[in-house]
Amino acid sequence: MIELQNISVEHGGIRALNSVSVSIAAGEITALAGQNGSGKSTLLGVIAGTQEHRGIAERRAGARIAFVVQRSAVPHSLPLTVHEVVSMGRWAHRAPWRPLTRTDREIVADSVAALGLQALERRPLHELSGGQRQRALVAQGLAQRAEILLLDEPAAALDDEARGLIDLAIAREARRGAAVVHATHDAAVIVAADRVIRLDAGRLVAS
Ligand SMILES: Nc1ncnc2c1ncn2[C@@H]1O[C@H](COP(=O)(O)OP(=O)(O)OP(=O)(O)O)[C@@H](O)[C@H]1O
Repeated sequence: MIELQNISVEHGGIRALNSVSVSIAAGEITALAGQNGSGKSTLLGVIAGTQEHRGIAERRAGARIAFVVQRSAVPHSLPLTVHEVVSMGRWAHRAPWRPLTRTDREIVADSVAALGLQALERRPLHELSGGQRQRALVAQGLAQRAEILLLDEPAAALDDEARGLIDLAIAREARRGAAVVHATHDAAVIVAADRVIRLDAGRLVAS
């Protein structure tokens, strides 16, 4: 699904990625591991197409990407409800200004339920706790039903129940055929993954 060859990235003189080559399969959970600053977020950005880089990054033609960023990357004060945030996940499937179809609404409801957010669905994001907001962002990622699902430490600071819901939802995405790339520090998630990519100071150490 994803093919990276000799990817290098510099952030203002700092080598964040150093000649990383890796291929990532559909239908699998790939854990992206490594210490703080090892280059995980940068690699997700390269795959998502938002990070300038040297080298070749290719993905299967037509594959859509859903990118669940860390909640710190999203303004807390967005005047949107949980329902609206998750519904935004369907926008890529709609022509401009078309209302959501019944299927879209079912997928939104399914994604809200997958993260246990039913009771919070009509609440504005800025009234939620950090962990609840993070769950809403993951639900938005699920609602996209993308071929590639990228997650940047989605379970950081979440309670055990929410972590469990995320793990189940991600496993379901992989069974559906998506290539899931999950940046995480959680040893249990790394052990359970189909594949582990480990970065150390921008270099690939195992894959
Ligand atoms: N916008 C930026 N400007 C300058 N340097 C950056 C920028 N973003 C990242 N870096 C540097 O690039 C390196 C890789 O950072 P990256 O965020 O990819 O690491 P990470 O593995 O995701 O870390 P964490 O586990 O803390 O999320 C680090 O040395 C970091 O300081």
